[in-house]
Amino acid sequence: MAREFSLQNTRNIGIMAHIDAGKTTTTERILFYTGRVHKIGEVHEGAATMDWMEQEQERGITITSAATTAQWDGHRINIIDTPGHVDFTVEVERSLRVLDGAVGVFSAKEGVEPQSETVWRQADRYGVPRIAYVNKMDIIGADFLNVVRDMKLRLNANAVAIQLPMGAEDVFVGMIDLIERVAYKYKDDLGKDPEKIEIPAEYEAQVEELRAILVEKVAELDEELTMKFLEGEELTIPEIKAALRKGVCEVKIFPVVCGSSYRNKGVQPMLDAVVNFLPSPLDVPAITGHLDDGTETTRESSDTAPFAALAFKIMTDPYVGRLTFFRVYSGILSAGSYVVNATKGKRERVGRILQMHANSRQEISEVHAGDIAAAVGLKDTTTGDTLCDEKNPVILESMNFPEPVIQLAVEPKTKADQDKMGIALQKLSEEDPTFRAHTDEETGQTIIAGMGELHLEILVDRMLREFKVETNVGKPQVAYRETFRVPAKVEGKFVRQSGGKGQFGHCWVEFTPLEPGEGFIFENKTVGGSIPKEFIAPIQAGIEESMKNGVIAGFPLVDIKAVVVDGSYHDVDSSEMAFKIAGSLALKAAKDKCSPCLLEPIMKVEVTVPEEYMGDVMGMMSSRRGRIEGTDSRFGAQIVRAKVPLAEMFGYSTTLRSGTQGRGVFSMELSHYEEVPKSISEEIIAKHKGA
Ligand SMILES: Nc1nc2c(ncn2[C@@H]2O[C@H](COP(=O)(O)OP(=O)(O)OP(=O)(O)O)[C@@H](O)[C@H]2O)c(=O)[nH]1
Repeated sequence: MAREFSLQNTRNIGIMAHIDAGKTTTTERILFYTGRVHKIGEVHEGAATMDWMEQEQERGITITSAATTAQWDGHRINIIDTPGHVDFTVEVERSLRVLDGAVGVFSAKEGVEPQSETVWRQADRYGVPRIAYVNKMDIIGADFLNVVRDMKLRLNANAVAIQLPMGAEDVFVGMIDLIERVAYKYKDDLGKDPEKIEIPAEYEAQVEELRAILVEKVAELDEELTMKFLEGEELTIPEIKAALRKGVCEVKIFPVVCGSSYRNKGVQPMLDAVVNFLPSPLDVPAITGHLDDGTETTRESSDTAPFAALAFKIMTDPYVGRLTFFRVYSGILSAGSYVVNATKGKRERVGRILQMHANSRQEISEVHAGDIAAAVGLKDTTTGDTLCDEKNPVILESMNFPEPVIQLAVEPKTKADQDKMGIALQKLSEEDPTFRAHTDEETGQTIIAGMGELHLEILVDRMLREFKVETNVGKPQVAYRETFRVPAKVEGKFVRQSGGKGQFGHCWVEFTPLEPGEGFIFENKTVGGSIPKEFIAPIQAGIEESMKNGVIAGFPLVDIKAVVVDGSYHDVDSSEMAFKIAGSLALKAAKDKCSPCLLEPIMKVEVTVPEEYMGDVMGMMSSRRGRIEGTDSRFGAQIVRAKVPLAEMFGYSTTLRSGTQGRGVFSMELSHYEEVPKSISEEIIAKHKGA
């Protein structure tokens, strides 16, 4: 089957925004104008097409990325809806990983809000080319050029206006294309195409002024154009467009457009900008990966190269079962064929391939390089895995998932719920790598862990709705960690030599603290066969298993190095199991020698409040063990930036709301882990032991 759209005419884009900037409304309008949806769904009526999960409609926020396909001006645009809440930052990250470009949506009034900054920085990290769409031009206080300025100031972004709005607030009627020098005027709010008119006289001077800035910025992107510009020659429209496109693809410049999605204005010109300036899969660097033997390699974006794709999302669909969303980087995949999951070393059969539209799906027989689709039938594939041609295996560069910071105990209401809960937890954690579930060794409770209160609340809700599991939920608690402070050499010895076959495992292990975030390193430095080779891996397994439950309060132990330096064995009685227990005993013995301590997540918090509440907010922060890092003022509001332990942030939204008459907002994300102060740590240990 031939490609429907060439690689050049393919765009994989994300729509990223701060919560409430209008991402869902904008995506809705895109789907409407690209002909996929015939009735515009309104977010506030709870009928938005992208927000198809029940509780998303109720909450009015977009939780899960849904990939959807649209067509515009002879191009295929695959859109990944990314969530705006920081609790779902992993959704943002995984989407950014598979996209070639993005549209950053900003509110014309609020400009760059704390969370738009977070997503923008994530996109910076992944080198994602972007255009910016300044939405809500119809609301009171809308100021397009102010947002462009804000982007430069707060995001340090080389932002450039390529449009100028005509009017603002309730007299916002359209926009002027600064490159083409043409205006788009909308007759009403009803979703019709705009009329192309000449620039109204009152805008002419400002258009020329802004166009001069644009041309200068574009000229800077290209040596030849710089010369031409300096010699006073006029740059042609095709020259400007080509240089701007190149600059965007190289993440050097960010064109800014405007509109009001809600009032059906500006979406078509924004789609033109997507097609004109955002990269096709051919315009971004080829994806890197490595072969079986570890050699680095790249996969070019082409149908004729061997098949390679990255699974970026697993979803359980009530009708078709397990859906694996994947982005094809190279080659072609046909329905019914076999692929290898190179990450897991497993062969998988691709049953059906589906292309997702906002409210329907289409079965397709094959999917080509540069495209996004969903597969039915993959059993072992999870998020981040590489799927590839059996004869040409490769592991593509994957993504990083943050560790959970918050946890709570869940208890099934009835015996029947108990069995279903196990299945539900397994499925949910397969879908979401930042969601974990485990059983606490000491209390026997089931503990679920995730990225924030809202994250866990939604997962508990999904257990009920999708899996019909009723649970009692404990209070959210901080997911502490444990680590060692000093190095020590300890002994782990397991001997059973009374009656029957004996057991003998014995090792000396040197434990050393590592830097935060370094995880776990294991080495074998035994000499002269003091421990036979086959017993080394079991020692490691024993240590790692015990690390999961820590040594002081049942929290996972992290950032340590374990080196096996010596030990002994018994010709008959030694077994893998005995050495595994010896490893675990060594770790337990380290408790007395390595000075273990508790680590707590410290959050980066930003609170925005009207001036008069500044003092109260600073006070609240200090009483919560917070460190104020700075303050700013923006759009007449004050912003307080602080680092605060997560443990002190529970219930903060309520406190802030009541303390500021509902006028304060805050955002937070993980900054780092830090040692818990002694007095508090003693309390936590005592509480946990007593539980
Ligand atoms: N006046 C006005 N309101 C808008 C516009 N765009 C969106 N809204 C409203 O702003 C609110 C938030 O819009 P959404 O589209 O849900 O925003 P979002 O960024 O997708 O939010 P999340 O899905 O929660 O992350 C809704 O009530 C919209 O109706 C606009 O252009 N003008």
